Amino acid sequence: MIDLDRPSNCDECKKYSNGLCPSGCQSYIDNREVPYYLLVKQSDHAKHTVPIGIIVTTSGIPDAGLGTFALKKFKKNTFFGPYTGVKHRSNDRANDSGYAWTIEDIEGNVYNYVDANDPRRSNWLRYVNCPNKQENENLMAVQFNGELYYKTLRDIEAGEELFVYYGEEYAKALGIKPFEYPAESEQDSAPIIPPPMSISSFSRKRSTTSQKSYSNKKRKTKPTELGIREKQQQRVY
Ligand SMILES: C[S@@+](CC[C@H](N)C(=O)[O-])C[C@H]1O[C@@H](n2cnc3c(N)ncnc32)[C@H](O)[C@@H]1O
Repeated sequence: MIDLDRPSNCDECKKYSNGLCPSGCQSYIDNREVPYYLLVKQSDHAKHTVPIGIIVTTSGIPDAGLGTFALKKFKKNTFFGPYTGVKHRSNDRANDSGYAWTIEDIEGNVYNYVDANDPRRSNWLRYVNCPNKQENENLMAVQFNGELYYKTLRDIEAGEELFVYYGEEYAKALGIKPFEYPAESEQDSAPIIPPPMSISSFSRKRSTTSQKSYSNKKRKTKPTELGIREKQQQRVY
């Protein structure tokens, strides 16, 4: 379960709380638990963790492999996760993965990677693709208590593919023009409360590329919600 013991302010109503917004602006959808030993094919573990209302199937992006789609409406500010995988400190391994996010401390220093390369040891969030266009972005990676979650940036309708921006360098490697985000306004960047959590960044690697490290800090972050600071997207190849 999500650990909501870090106080922060809701980005919608600005109410201060120790977890999900007390006014109900935010909601959380847990991963489905799958007893590993029950699976006929253990390599399918990640696919079996898909929660109700989501399906993993062929992406709408040609040649992108699998993707994730909403089977029902999900409201803005819904949190999915956590993103599971093997945690390690090896930049090289993360570089090789294609499925690793960085976990960072409050200073923005990477102290861990959560690497979903192995579907037997990860979950459905590994199948979320990167949008080709900014207008298709509907999820954002955020870190809370050292774990990674995906937050809906707007209402997502049934039938829509879920997309999370992988960050500038990963996007470039995929042939996607890097997205641009407005600078934080003074109001947005005003400290509502002391930062309760570390920031983290997604680090992923595209398996088809040669080993190369990308570090993208361009995405402007907003202050906290849920005790979560939005991740500066970063993936490592
Ligand atoms: C984290 S995986 C996403 C799940 C992947 N589609 C799968 O089937 O396992 C990232 C990989 O998906 C593919 N991918 C994701 N977004 C893409 C995009 N916009 N265009 C092309 N390929 C994409 C690339 O191969 C990328 O390295």
